[in-house]
Amino acid sequence: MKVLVTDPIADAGIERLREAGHDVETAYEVEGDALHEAVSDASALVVRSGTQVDRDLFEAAPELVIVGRAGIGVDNIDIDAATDHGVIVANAPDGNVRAAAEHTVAMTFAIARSIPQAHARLKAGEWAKGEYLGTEVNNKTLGIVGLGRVGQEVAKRLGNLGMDLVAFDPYIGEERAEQLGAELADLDEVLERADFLTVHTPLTPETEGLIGEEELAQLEGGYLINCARGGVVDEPALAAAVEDGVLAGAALDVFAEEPLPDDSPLLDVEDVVVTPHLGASTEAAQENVATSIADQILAAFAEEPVVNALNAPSMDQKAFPRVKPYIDIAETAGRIAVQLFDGHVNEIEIVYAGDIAEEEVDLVTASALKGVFKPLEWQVNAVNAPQIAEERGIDVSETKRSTSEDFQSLVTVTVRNGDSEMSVCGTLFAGEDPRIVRIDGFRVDAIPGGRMVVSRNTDEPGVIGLIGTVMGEYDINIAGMYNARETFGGEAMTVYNVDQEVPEEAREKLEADPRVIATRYITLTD
Ligand SMILES: NC(=O)C1=CN([C@@H]2O[C@H](COP(=O)(O)OP(=O)(O)OC[C@H]3O[C@@H](n4cnc5c(N)ncnc54)[C@H](O)[C@@H]3O)[C@@H](O)[C@H]2O)C=CC1
Ligand SMILES: O=C(O)C(=O)COP(=O)(O)O
Repeated sequence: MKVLVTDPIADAGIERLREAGHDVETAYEVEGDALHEAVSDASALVVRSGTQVDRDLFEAAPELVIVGRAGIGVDNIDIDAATDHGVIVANAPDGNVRAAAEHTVAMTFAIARSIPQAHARLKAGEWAKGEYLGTEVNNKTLGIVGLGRVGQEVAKRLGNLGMDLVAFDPYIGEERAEQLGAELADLDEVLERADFLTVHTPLTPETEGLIGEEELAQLEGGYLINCARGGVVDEPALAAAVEDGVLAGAALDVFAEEPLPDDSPLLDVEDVVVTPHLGASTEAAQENVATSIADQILAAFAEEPVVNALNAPSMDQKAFPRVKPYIDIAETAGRIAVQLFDGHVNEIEIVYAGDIAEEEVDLVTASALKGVFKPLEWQVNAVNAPQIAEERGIDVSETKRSTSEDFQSLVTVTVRNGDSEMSVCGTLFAGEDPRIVRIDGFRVDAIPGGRMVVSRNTDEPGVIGLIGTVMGEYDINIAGMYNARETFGGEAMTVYNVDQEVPEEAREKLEADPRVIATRYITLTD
């Protein structure tokens, strides 16, 4: 498979993909048509913050299975568009956290002691010792906006250097903050109390412009550090606040537009220290994120769970082998149920019984939905199936029961519209041998696969013979068969595995016989 890498990543990640037999192509700093051309036959795309992965790109990439972000922030990726196209988006949320936290600490000292400014003067031949009187971080208050992974690592480091910590993060528990020695407060209070304010939120519609002119005024006399995302802080307002002495200084690693344009007002302000988005640029961090993304791409290619998928159900790698066979049987049950159902589906229920009910089943449920939608949607997979259900107003419910009658585990997929429903139960025999064991309440023992015919007929002599004869007339070979009946002489269901497609005419001929109540031709071929 082709893996396209459009931002530089560590060789270790590229090697891991090549060793697995994939073709890795790099195309740095390409955009527009050239990028679309490069991605047109790619099965995976690897990016950092330098590539805009927008809806047009997904349109241009019909083979794409996964976009791997070798890093944390995914604000450059249109995740909704990825989901619409059934493409997994995964990031590497752990690998560069310490690098980003260390850079934040470095930037804090850089502005507190004017290191870049003094360095530049000395390199230019000036011994400006008398002009720099720095600020100690010891005994000062650090305000942290966003106490997630990076924010917490910063809290530990700067807390150990004698800073008091006060944090604003509406989505973090008091207890966790307390463990870190940080006090939680609202944004106003954090701004009023902080001597140094550091930002560690992702860039989202909610955080865009979070720190504007008013907030900077509240931080009066303090320093601002932003190693998160440019758009979180209003840049013109920040440049003005430092220039006018409202703030003592600012240190920025990230910018609303990257690369930072030459005419940015930030570049003209002496006490604004800048680095070109270097937070994650350490050897260790780059190796971590590149190998993590390579592993996730390999998992996606193998249809295994992608551990840090942001738009697809994921699961613990250790549990996956136990759940994997049910992923297939659930899809099959969904496909059969929808093909046997008359009418419009507005409800789908998946019931897990027995051992499988103990497991994480998000992937199995998504797979059952994929099966139900398969005949309806062109490109449906476990990534976009839950969204398709939501968009179409189809209710999806999941039930777990600890007992499962005669089976170790049973997965039942029911499609429904009001009182009318069709349910299909699947299980595994002897480990991994898939079986359909109930269709619409009939106990069957059908091996799912290929082409099948499901017939409902009266339980009387000669019916199976009739079906065999009609199939023969149309040159349809019966490869397997299972007959089930409700009661002696009542209604029976027969499931046939057939080698050829069954034409409508053959079905009509069968249904013309009064003993045949209904027949359905089902295909499980792709
Ligand atoms: N400069 C660089 O090279 C790097 C930058 N980053 C940036 O740092 C960001 C944070 O990374 P992590 O800590 O790993 O993410 P995270 O998801 O672990 O933490 C983000 C925190 O922000 C909080 N948050 C979200 N919206 C908020 C709001 N409106 N107000 C206050 N808090 C809010 C969340 O509750 C969460 O605790 C990334 O999204 C990325 O943009 C990350 C790595 C390197
Ligand atoms: O991981 C992140 O969010 C970062 O900002 C790092 O960005 P980069 O991979 O260096 O372009």
